[in-house]
Amino acid sequence: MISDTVDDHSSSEGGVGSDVKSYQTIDPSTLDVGDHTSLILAASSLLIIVKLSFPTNTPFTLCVRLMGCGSIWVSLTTGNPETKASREIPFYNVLWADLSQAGIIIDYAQNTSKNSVSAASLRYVINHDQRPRAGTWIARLIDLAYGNAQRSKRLKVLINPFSGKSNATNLYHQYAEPIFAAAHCAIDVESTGCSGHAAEIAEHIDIDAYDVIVACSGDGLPYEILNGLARKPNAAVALSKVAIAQIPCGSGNAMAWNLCGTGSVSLAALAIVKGLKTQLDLASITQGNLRTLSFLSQSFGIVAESDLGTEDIRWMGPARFTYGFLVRLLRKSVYPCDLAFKVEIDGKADIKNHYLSHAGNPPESRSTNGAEPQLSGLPPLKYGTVRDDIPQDWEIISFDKLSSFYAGNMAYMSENANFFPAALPSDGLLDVVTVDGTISRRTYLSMMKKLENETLFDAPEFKVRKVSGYRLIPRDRVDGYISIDGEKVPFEPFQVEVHKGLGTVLSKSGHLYEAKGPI
Ligand SMILES: Nc1ncnc2c1ncn2[C@@H]1O[C@H](COP(=O)(O)OP(=O)(O)OP(=O)(O)O)[C@@H](O)[C@H]1O
Repeated sequence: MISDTVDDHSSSEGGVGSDVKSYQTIDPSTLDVGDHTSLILAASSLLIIVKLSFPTNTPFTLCVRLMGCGSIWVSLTTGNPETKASREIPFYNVLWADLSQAGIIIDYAQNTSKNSVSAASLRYVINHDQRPRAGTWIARLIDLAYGNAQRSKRLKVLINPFSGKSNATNLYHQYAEPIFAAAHCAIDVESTGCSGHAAEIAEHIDIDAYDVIVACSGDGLPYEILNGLARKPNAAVALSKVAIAQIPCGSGNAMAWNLCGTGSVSLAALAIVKGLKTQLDLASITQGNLRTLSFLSQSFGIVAESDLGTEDIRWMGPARFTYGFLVRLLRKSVYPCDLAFKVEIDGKADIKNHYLSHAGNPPESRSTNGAEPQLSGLPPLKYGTVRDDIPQDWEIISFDKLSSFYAGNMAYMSENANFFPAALPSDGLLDVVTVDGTISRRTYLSMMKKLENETLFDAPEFKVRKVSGYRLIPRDRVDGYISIDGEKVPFEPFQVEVHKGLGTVLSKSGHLYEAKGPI
């Protein structure tokens, strides 16, 4: 029987009892463990084949008791004298593998539902004759599990205990940390004590001691971390060396949706473990005498008002945004302003072509121009600040009846809101959308529907430009809302300049967001 499977800290993973398919194997692909089990490195997954011998050809179901804990049910339907049960673990889910005196241990992220994984492990006795091969086989498994992703990342984890429903601490410890630990990450956890604390930690962090700063929060903490790193004397080096990642624990978790394709804590933890270092454009915002960095978006008009102007009805949850939006729509509110753009790509066909050519290319590697500078702050501003004259070659448009101005560096602005499908992590451009306030309410509502269906990009009322810089000057109002990455900033003119690939994040693809493109 298969008692040589000494321990399995899991319930059944998809594939137990299923027919054995034919797999293209990779050499040296197979490791025999015990008398009856083979571990096979298949094309994209680890395949576990258990061979069972039975005297009769009667179909039946067998409960296999595993030493240590648990058992698995194996349905044997063929009734052949020798039957095989297979189990398949995608390499993406494999976290680690080790050889010990007792045998081989494989740690993996077991699918517990469509939206969650939990750390589990498999243990097998290694046959004496297989021991010399086992080390090489394990090294091969880890290579396949990680590909180009860095292994054993050193994580500085920052938890905002008041994020979202104030349960970020529990969410992290229950669903993320076990995945990080099983993947042999080095973990250093700290909770933020007040607003601004994460920026302070990032400003003083030793950039040689950590690979990633992980924010267990909404999008507010990554924004603080980014601006903390930007205050370092060697800001450019820090921003390229240390990646910023998010475990989604807040009310808005756009970073995780864009880079990990999920709002699930455990799946985001797995995506961070397997994440590829990815360059991210960052935008300098100058307003008054201040210069800050933005990674996500800037908004003015109905979107900013519906978000920041509804803080008093936070109890409504995400519905507060829709409520705020509809109230302003009924009032037919408009937001006059002057805009100046450095337009790089205009027209939807050209924007789509630009997206497709980037999507088809492999990830770019960061150019270091020879020796890496050890002390270089933020890059100089080639377009100057909001206090300088508008550059000569910028297009200036005066909007008397603007409804919405929205500039996006990422595709999703929140779950299911793929507002900027053509956004790319490091094309050096922001996608800027303007919507005129003279369109009918019915058209506006149909645009909301199109946002849900991911067809908004092609709506004629949805004007899109790709720009490398712009200035926005609010008009005819003394007060209102301007949002930078979801944070309220003064109701004053501001100028934006994109820095190509200045920041670093972890993504699944290495060069694209986890959103449907503008096709
Ligand atoms: N200990 C703390 N006490 C109070 N505020 C904090 C603390 N730690 C961080 N903050 C602040 O909370 C703000 C929101 O944080 P977070 O990123 O977790 O988003 P959130 O709670 O989900 O809210 P939202 O996504 O709606 O912005 C941040 O701007 C940060 O400055």
